[in-house]
Amino acid sequence: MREEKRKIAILGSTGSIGTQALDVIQQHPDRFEVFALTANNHVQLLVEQARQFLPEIVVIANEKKYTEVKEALSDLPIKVWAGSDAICQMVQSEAITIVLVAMVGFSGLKPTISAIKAGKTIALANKETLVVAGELITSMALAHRAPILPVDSEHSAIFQCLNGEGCNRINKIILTASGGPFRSFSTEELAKVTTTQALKHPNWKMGAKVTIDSSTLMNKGFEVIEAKWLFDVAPSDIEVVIHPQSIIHSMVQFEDTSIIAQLGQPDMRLPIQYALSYPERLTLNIKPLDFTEISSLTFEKIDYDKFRNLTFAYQAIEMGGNMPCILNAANEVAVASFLQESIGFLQMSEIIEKTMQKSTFVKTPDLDDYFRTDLEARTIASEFI
Ligand SMILES: NC(=O)C1=CN([C@@H]2O[C@H](COP(=O)(O)OP(=O)(O)OC[C@H]3O[C@@H](n4cnc5c(N)ncnc54)[C@H](OP(=O)(O)O)[C@@H]3O)[C@@H](O)[C@H]2O)C=CC1
Ligand SMILES: CC(=O)[C@@H](O)[C@H](O)COP(=O)(O)O
Ligand SMILES: [Mn+2]
Repeated sequence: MREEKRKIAILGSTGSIGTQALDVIQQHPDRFEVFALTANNHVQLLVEQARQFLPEIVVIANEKKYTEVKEALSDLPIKVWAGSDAICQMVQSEAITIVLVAMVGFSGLKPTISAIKAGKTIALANKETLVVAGELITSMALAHRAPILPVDSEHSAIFQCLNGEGCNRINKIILTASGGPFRSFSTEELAKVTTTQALKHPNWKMGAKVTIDSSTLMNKGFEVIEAKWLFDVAPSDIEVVIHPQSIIHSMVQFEDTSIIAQLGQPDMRLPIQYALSYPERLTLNIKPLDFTEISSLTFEKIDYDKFRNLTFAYQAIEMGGNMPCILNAANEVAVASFLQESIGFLQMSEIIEKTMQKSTFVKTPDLDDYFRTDLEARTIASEFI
């Protein structure tokens, strides 16, 4: 018997992941329906999406925009809520099958916890949630039987490589990195790069924050931490390799040295759809890879001296406790400042390094500690701007 349509709540529907998720849902109206949409500021797009997909609930996080959204949807039977607490309340709705967390940054933490407490299946794009509180999130997910399905392309790849491998032991995870737009730049050249240059990712079209993270390789550092928590692998068994074409999305090497890789076009609709349809695979209108058209798949070593953020991420996860939360908060402040052109490219790493040194270390943080840490680290990081 065909299962009922999956009802999806998209947190961050106006963003890069959110809009691509709606494209996937639109391609499979017999399999998915939108239960809820949320955004922070983009009222016009949120309203357009609501008119097209007719969700039960729309939540605008920025409460100042509530009246605008409410009035724009007043002719439709859609509930309009406002505020971040309303997102946390909405994700617990009985009818929801999957909560796609596609908000950016620390803002994803609270609603993810709320959805986990309600035992929802989580399709997780928001990697910062696992960076900040991976131990807490994964243990809560286990306790509440809330599966976490990766949306991040590398983690979706690893998930697919591990499918059907049961308890087979692995030697290592090989996490591929495009290297970003500056992979062949010298440190002197990096000092002069502009925000506009950093926002031009060679292979992926993504939101501003993750695009900057890719250019500094902090994105890869976050992905090492994310992989540790999702797949229970020691960071020392996660190897990052530059693969400029972003065709191999990641690989797993097993103890017999055999390597399984997942390949595909650099198009996020594929991992988004896999998380939403799992364990089934559905059709998708993406041009399949043609190996005769790919001139080469190449690999390079990471230059850790040039891209210091990746080293900081390994250090943070090695120290554990609240250090990855400090790393994330400092990075959010640094990236926002770089986007505003208040600081240069290399200053981002300096701010993160100093904030990690100056913030209060907590070995076994609870949820309140993470909120305290986030606030303290942001304050400290801001002093270095
Ligand atoms: N884009 C990609 O291809 C990939 C993204 N990811 C991860 O997925 C997440 C989303 O990325 P991406 O889609 O690029 O980001 P975008 O910046 O494009 O979108 C972010 C979304 O979150 C909403 N939002 C932002 N801040 C808040 C807040 N404080 N409260 C509520 N909602 C908020 C935005 O609303 P509004 O539009 O109104 O501001 C928007 O809908 C990130 O964690 C990223 O690292 C992972 C792999 C690939
Ligand atoms: C699409 C996706 O998953 C991004 O996180 C991607 O990984 C960015 O590419 P790089 O960080 O490898 O440049
Ligand atoms: Mn990724």
